[in-house]
Amino acid sequence: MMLVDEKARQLLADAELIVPADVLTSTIHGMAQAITAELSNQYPLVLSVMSGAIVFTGQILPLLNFPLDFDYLHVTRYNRALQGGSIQWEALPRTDLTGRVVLVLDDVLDEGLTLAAIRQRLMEAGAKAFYSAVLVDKLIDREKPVYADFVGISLPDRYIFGYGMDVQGIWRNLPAIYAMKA
Ligand SMILES: O=P(O)(O)OC[C@H]1O[C@H](OP(=O)(O)OP(=O)(O)O)[C@H](O)[C@@H]1O
Ligand code: HPA
Repeated sequence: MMLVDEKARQLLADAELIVPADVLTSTIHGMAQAITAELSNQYPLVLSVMSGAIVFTGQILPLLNFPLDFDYLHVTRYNRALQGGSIQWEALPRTDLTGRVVLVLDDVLDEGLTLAAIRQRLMEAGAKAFYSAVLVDKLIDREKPVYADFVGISLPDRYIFGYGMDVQGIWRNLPAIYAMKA
């Protein structure tokens, strides 16, 4: 345990702060306004993608002041790795999706494979319309299979962590976004 603790502190000490907490707060306020303008009369089902979206979800939900339902789904393809693997479904929403307008909240849109798989699964389950909001869109040099309707910040293609995102399973609890030293 001591080794993990020391390694975690060293990872953070070696990282670069790239999005401070106050910038994240104002970014999320802007996203909430855009989402409200588009979806406030659609009684959407808001779905949080566990685990990375937990902080983003907790911050944006109280800013969406209109009727909505909330549930979550859990999918992962990175586990503790820095590179994505195949998609693993851990939990589907329990709410009936038939005829619903869904808004999926995720922390980061990287290669887009996760969000594409989520969209396909939710549309197959009967959703009427699919919207997505991602706090971070990574600027990668390839086309993505899906783009988000609401994007907070675009960031360069570096491994990031904090604000819900992990590095080797740790540091989801940081109040800002850090990048591993290049
Ligand atoms: O666009 P992609 O390249 O598919 O990557 C994006 C996905 O990766 C992360 O999840 P991860 O698999 O790390 O699971 P976690 O949220 O539990 O950390 C993140 O939360 C997104 O869901
Ligand atoms: O840069 C990242 N950080 C954490 N989780 C991720 N999932 C996809 N990309 C990332």
